[in-house]
Amino acid sequence: MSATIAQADGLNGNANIISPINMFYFLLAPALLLWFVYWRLSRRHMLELAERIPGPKGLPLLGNALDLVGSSHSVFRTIIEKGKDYNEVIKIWIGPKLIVFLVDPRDVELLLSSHVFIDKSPEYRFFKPWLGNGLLISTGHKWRQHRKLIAPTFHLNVLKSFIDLFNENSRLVVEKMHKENGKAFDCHDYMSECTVEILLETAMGVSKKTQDQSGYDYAMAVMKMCDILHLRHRKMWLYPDLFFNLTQYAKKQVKLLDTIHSLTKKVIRNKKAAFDKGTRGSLAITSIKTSELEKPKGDAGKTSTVEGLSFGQSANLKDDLDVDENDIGEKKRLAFLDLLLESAENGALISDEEIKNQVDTIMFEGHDTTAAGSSFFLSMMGVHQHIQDKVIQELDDIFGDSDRPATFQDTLEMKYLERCLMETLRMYPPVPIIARSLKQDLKLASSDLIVPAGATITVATFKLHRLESIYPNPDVFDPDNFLPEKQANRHYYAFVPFSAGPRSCVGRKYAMLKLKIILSTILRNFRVHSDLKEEDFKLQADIILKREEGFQIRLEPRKRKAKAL
Ligand code: HEM
Repeated sequence: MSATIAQADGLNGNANIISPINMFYFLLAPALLLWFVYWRLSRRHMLELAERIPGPKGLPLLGNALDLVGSSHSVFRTIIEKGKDYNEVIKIWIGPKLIVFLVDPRDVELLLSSHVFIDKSPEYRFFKPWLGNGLLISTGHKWRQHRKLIAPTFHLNVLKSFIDLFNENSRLVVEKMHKENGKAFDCHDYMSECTVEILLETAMGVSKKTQDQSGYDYAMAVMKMCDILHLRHRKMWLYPDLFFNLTQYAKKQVKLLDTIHSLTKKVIRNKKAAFDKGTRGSLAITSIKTSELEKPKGDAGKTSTVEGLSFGQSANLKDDLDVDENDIGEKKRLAFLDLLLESAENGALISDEEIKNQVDTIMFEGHDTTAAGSSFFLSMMGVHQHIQDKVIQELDDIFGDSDRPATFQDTLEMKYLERCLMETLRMYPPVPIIARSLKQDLKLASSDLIVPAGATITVATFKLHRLESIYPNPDVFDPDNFLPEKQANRHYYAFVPFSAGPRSCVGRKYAMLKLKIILSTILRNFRVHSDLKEEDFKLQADIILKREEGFQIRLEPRKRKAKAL
């Protein structure tokens, strides 16, 4: 009898013993089936709500994943094309992952102004080996605690103390650019280098005088790390660490991070030693003209809402950077790192590792964004000569033929240049998408739709900034979109290049001030030309919006007119 069973079961020898491997396979199938049923049931709520959200059709299982295959520019074009039919909210599926794009300013306000929906989407984990738990990716109590500590270090009075450095580095970049006289070249390389140099000084207090080879290596490593992160976002097969770690990029990343972290650690060590010896902030900026710390004319000295400088967002939007100007005390002369170390010495709850994470975060966030923004601005000047004429006229009215450095007051008078900068950030927002992970359902303001918990929810800044219902002729570069009366009549959340609300960009004021000084210095010395028209630009959006062909411009040294009397 038992022999019969053994034969029937295909087993040799003892008929009642099933080998562990067979048992494993025997149980695996129902276990997988159970897991799949549970997984489907647990997602039922999500699937039901997602079903009602409009979006382009996808394939079974893959969803819209194939739209993300191809060159960076073709992916960008496909997404923009497919999004054309949707003006409020769009859904796509990347395999099992639901991504919802918000486009209506009312919904954008709901998300960005919230203190609940502050968790970053899982894709931000690629930054983790570099930035640890820095401000960009941290969440919850830690983020709140550190944001409170960091926001005041970007106070306007601190920023004014950086103006000499901004000027010095702007003059240097102009000197370097002279060698490109008349030739077409990619201005992003120059903007990138200049931005990292300025950050090394203002964020870490590492001045050119004290900088050795490690400063240069650091700057190069930051730029190359950004390239690897961009690449990883673009190539879906590099998403899992398992595959990424097998590539040459992973090996490169280890080396680059070693260079980056070694310098951050070294600088922190030196500065701490200086603190212990009582020479606080010894590597920090020392050349500050007290005139730069004066309040601009017309400022009653009560708040930092300086008349005439928008700082990159709608006039009535306020965040934690808009605080009392007087509430900064003695801190104004120190670099960002010195201020953090000082806070730690004074009992703030931040460890050395966390300080390193925050400095690395500032170096990343402050670099690529500003380099892209300034490169798009120069491209726009090259394409729109009649607009450039007006900017140049404004600069000549302010500076005449003088070579003097720009003051804070000058930046307040660069009203047309500022409008051009805002229009550049509208049409070419360096951060074209802001993504959050949704931990609870979000009922939209623009419709009855509900975005389910578990989705990645994003603000599609690029699309929002080009809505015809908000910006007539949205694809035309028109700085008058930022005339005060036009801004006053628009939804505040219709322009969010720096995000907005509690997780807005802490570097927003820093970026606007620095950009005005660098760009005005370039246009005081050169006229910019572009051989390509705007419609020839091949846009690519990895993490940062860029031009695939590079930011090709030509420069012509220009004669300045004497200041009008
Ligand atoms: C044109 C230049 C810039 C643009 C367009 C820009 C844009 C943005 C945007 C859209 C965010 C939100 C990102 C998100 O939620 O995923 C952000 C966050 C941030 N930015 Fe900027 N940024 C610029 C320059 C800077 C600079 C110069 C610094 C520092 C020196 C900086 C530091 C940061 C930090 C630390 C965060 C994270 C804030 C938080 O989560 O609390 N940014 N930026």
